[in-house]
Amino acid sequence: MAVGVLALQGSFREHIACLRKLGVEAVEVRKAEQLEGLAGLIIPGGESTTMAKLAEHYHLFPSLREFGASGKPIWGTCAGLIFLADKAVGQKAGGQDLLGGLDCTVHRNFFGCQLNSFETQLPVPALVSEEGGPSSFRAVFIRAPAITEAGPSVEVLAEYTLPSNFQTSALDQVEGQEELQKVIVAVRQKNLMATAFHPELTSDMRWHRYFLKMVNGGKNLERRKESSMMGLLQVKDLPIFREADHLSFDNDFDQG
Ligand SMILES: NC(=O)CC[C@H](N)C(=O)O
Repeated sequence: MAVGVLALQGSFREHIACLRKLGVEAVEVRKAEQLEGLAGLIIPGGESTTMAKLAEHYHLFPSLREFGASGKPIWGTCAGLIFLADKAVGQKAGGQDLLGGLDCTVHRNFFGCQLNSFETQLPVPALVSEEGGPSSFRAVFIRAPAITEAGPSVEVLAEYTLPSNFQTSALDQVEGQEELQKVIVAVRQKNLMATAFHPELTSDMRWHRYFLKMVNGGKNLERRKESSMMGLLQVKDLPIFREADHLSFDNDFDQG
């Protein structure tokens, strides 16, 4: 079973490293013909306007749409989430082409600019019910989007509660902004899955396992011992930002 990662721009190497760590054949996808024979596809984070321009340049949109329409699983992280949304707001002048398919509205830079990037312990009950493990996931949000509206066929997998002092110019574009207390940051709709944060930058592999289960027809992958070679490339939890009470962070590193 081979899984592709769209490798035009952004954090595709990190996703490839995660897949290989889980013993899965991972393929960098830059051309339409490289989609052939793949069982699933990850669209990584990066910068969605640039990624869309490159996808346009390499005539990838028709084949990517066909891949999704055939029912094969696609997981978009961050910029990849924007790619999969039916509607995006906060786009650059001239807009950008979207793959679409996810019945939701995403705000491209909901949390603000690069400096407003953050990490948080995100409660992930839906993930825990499938994959077990700790009740929260260390989620890295980098100039992240958020889903502000989702249709009835979209399953919400995780939500982020906005801090009471939360401010962003993005709120001006959100209907009902006064009442907005939380935003959706992980979803699934049939064969499409999306996360607003970057699970490929932390050592907790549960989102990758969840996606691989979708690719594998709902069955858990055989639990192989995670490749020791990948220890060399293993991405540790990145302490981009930690609250003062998390300063003894050595404890929650994956010791494996
Ligand atoms: N980390 C990310 O992928 C950021 C996405 C970015 N907000 C965009 O518009 O593409």
